[in-house]
Amino acid sequence: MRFTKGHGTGNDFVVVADPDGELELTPGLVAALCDRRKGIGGDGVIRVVRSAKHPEAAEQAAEAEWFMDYRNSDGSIAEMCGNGLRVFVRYLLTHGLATPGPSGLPVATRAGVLRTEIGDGTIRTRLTTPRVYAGSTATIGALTVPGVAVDCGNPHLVCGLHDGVALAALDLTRAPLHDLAVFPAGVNVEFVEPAEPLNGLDLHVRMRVHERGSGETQSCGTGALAVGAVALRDAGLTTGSVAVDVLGGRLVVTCEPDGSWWLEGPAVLVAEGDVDPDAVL
Ligand SMILES: N[C@@H](CCC[C@H](N)C(=O)O)C(=O)O
Repeated sequence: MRFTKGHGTGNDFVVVADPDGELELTPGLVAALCDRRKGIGGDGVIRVVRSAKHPEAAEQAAEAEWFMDYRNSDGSIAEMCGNGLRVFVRYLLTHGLATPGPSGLPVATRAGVLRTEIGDGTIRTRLTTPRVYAGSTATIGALTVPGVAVDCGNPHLVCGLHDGVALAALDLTRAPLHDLAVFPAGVNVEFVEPAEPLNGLDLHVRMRVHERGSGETQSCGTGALAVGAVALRDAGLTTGSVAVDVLGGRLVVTCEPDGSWWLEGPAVLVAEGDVDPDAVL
């Protein structure tokens, strides 16, 4: 099986091309590919499939030729991956599988067809409008942090840190406990603290994330979107740009005057090779 390894701000993926939707991508195979000692290693697997050839995307085929089939490293299916979307586009461009049109390159996802624009080194993606909908909490050991639930196509809980609790001190080796009534399908949990002002950007924050199905990762694009939405709301802004620093770099979330939400960041392909599925399983 041919694979490509790529990342966006350290959120890393094993990319597998399956244009005709013939690959049996079982949860076991995904977990084995993502295993950092016995497999290739990654926070998730991205399968590149023609929309017309995937039962979940056939209706999107007229709008977007390619479907991003995203899986977390534990083998579970996720609706969306913001960093993965940029890596997906980088893969299509590098392998000559798509050419951007005047309005960019549309990609089919489980969260709908999403627009992407290619810049110099970075890729800008128009994501689902984040919906801030409920208060909730996350608990790490004896620490319970209030937060707010945000739907970005996938579920998020954004927790602002106060009372002298430092972001760097959090132990995210295990999943923070969350309210199952609010998040019956699990949740990605972001912890946030303010950062020093930056020229040209309205707000600047730092975040760490524990991802559903993958554990703590260096970055989460939809998590940054959720964090940006809450930061703008809390600042009383309806439009603007938020720099979100993650362990693996910086993402920029923007809400434009027309109400569209954008995420910009790097997307890098670092290696290609062949893997024997029987050997990793
Ligand atoms: N890292 C991704 C999100 C991947 C899916 C997530 N773990 C979930 O289960 O919802 C991103 O960059 O958005």
